[in-house]
Amino acid sequence: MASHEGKPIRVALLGCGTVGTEVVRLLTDQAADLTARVGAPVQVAGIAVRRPNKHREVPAELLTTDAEALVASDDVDVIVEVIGGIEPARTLLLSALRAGKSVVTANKALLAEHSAELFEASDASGADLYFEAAVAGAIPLLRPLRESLAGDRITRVMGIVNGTTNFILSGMDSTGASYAETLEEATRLGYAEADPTADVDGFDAASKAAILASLAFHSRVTAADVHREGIASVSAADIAAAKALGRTVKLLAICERVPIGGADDQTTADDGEGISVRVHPAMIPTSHPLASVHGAFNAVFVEADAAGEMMFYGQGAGGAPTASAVLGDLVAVARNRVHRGRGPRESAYAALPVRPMGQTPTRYHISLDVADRAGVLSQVAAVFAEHDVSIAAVRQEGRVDDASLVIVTHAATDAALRSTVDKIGGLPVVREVVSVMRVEGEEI
Ligand SMILES: NC(=O)c1ccc[n+]([C@@H]2O[C@H](COP(=O)([O-])OP(=O)(O)OC[C@H]3O[C@@H](n4cnc5c(N)ncnc54)[C@H](O)[C@@H]3O)[C@@H](O)[C@H]2O)c1
Ligand SMILES: N[C@@H](CCO)C(=O)O
Ligand code: NA
Repeated sequence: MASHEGKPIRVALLGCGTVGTEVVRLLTDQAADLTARVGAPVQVAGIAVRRPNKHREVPAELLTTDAEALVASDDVDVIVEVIGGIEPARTLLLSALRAGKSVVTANKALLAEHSAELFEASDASGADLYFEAAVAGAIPLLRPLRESLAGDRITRVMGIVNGTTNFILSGMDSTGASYAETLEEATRLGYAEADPTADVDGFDAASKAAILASLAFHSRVTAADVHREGIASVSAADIAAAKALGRTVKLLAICERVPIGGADDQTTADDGEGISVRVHPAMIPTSHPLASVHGAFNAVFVEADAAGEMMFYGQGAGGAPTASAVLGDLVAVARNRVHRGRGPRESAYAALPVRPMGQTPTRYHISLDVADRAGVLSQVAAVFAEHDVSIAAVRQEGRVDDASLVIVTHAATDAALRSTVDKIGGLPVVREVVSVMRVEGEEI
């Protein structure tokens, strides 16, 4: 790679939507500071867009609809990709990396599916691949995992990594606003993905969980490996049930080391260790730090052997916060070009297996509508015992002709908990299974 001392770093921007517009604004507003920090001017060589006639606050002469030609241009050193989705982003970034051009991307969907081939291309040419904006927006999280904590052993990463769903859950919890209203507002504010089902159904959080698990555990984890449940099934009854117990509902991404073994465990690994990577709604105590993370804010806990517990908190979505992370990466790759450095490569040597959700230990909160007569509790308790699931707490509220029964379990495998709930739902004394939610963030 040629040294760039003093020579401008020429940037091709792919996509000029919510994030891209803010990237251009920051590059323009902070041009002098960026030059000083990088050691060379950072200039926009061109901006690939789909609709060139759309009104934008960017110089019209930089716009092109030919992203491929822009990427291939000899006048370009660095590619910033903020188009989103798999294609054409994948093909464009692969050809950029193969040609030795550094890449900065905010595209978690692409990284969670194709990071292996992107890293391969980056290794072949020695070009940098940075993606801080892809997870938890503005929050510096991937750099700490890839660099600052590279000497430690991370055991768990857990947090709120989707701003749109957190915004919706916060609205439902505090003002009782409807699901549809809050989703519309999140889209208007630029938090939601182009297709908001990616947020609501947990795909966006699952992509981020795959990226976090890959970095934290030095293993290749793709979105398909992640157990995923979105918030579409979270009802007002779930939120009320949580409130009644001093808890709140959050969509969590959880990546943790788990032991592998046991008679029914099909997964094998030489060192008896695997990982669990999951995204699902969960009840957490209102006293838990994650409970006070509202709106489009994200927060992620990281636990490591030597460092202990750390929490990363900040704006996880929105044009300007995301552009901040993109610019940070752009400065890093530009510095590397100027000073002939290289950022971290893929680290997947540990190759830990991902354990199926059914074998993952978790805890359930179950709320039942039951007939208020003698013996109901013992019938329900017998089903728990049958599945080897132990009960941590029971709360019963009688009414005239029926009653509500709330049960919080100790940890058991997700499969055992699921079959317990199925069997209980079939008992004649149970009128309705009102709410089933996993419980996180407390030890019992
Ligand atoms: N908005 C956020 O809060 C946020 C936060 C973190 C990461 N991201 C990620 O950043 C990326 C961009 O998100 P966004 O919110 O800016 O999306 P957006 O939909 O606002 O912008 C994407 C732009 O790319 C354009 N585009 C599509 N195909 C193109 C092509 N072939 N060539 C050129 N342009 C093309 C679209 O017309 C659109 O203007 C996505 O990967 C997203 O997941 C977004
Ligand atoms: N749609 C994403 C954008 C940030 O990655 C979210 O709501 O968190
Ligand atoms: Na980030």
